[in-house]
Amino acid sequence: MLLAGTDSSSLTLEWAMSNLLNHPEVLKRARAELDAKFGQERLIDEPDIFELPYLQGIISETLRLYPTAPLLVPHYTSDDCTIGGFDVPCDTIVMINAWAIHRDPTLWDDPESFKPERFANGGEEPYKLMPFGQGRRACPGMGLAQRVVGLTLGSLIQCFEWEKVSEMKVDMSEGKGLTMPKAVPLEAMCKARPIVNKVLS
Ligand code: HEM
Repeated sequence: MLLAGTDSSSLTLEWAMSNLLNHPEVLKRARAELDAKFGQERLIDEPDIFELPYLQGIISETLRLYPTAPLLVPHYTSDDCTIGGFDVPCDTIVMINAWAIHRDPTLWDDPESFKPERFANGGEEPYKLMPFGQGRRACPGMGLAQRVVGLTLGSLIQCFEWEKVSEMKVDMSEGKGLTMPKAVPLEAMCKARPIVNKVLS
């Protein structure tokens, strides 16, 4: 449970921050959403993240392009069944390539681009996005993960200005692992925003 819950959430945060550094206009818009809703008077808290649709879009778009369990986990058919037109006999191991489904050009418009706004106003059918799997064996930690990632990412944006360490784009290559890490760990620079002094004084 600890293994399933820690790496997946922390890697999702690392992918999300990397995306934000490569797309400063998205970072700016996320900060503007936070400042408009909650100002620089108090830190955001867990219930607040559900009032931040653009931040939620950033997390969904990160999980679409960089699902930390790209092949979900192996499933096993308990009966003969048909999946996508293919007859699959009982007792077969079935792998689901969520990574490929999330980048399928027949399902997504401009699939390789990072566009959090695609999720605005219920903009995408929920069945296409499956970073937590689907159905009875879907991730039981989904609600917790959404809160942990949302609150942490929101707090990082609310409290700090973020910059890349060089002019070059953050390397988005995927590494090997049980959960999908970045090949090159993220390095970034940050500067405290006024709210940090306020809440610490
Ligand atoms: C961003 C964070 C996370 C992602 C992307 C993620 C993704 C997944 C995926 C894809 C599965 C397999 C679903 C399937 O079989 O189709 C899974 C299973 C599981 N996850 Fe997560 N997970 C995350 C966070 C968590 C957290 C925070 C916990 C618990 C504290 C957790 C606990 C579990 C457990 C126990 C299973 C196995 C469920 C079963 O086999 O019935 N996960 N997760």
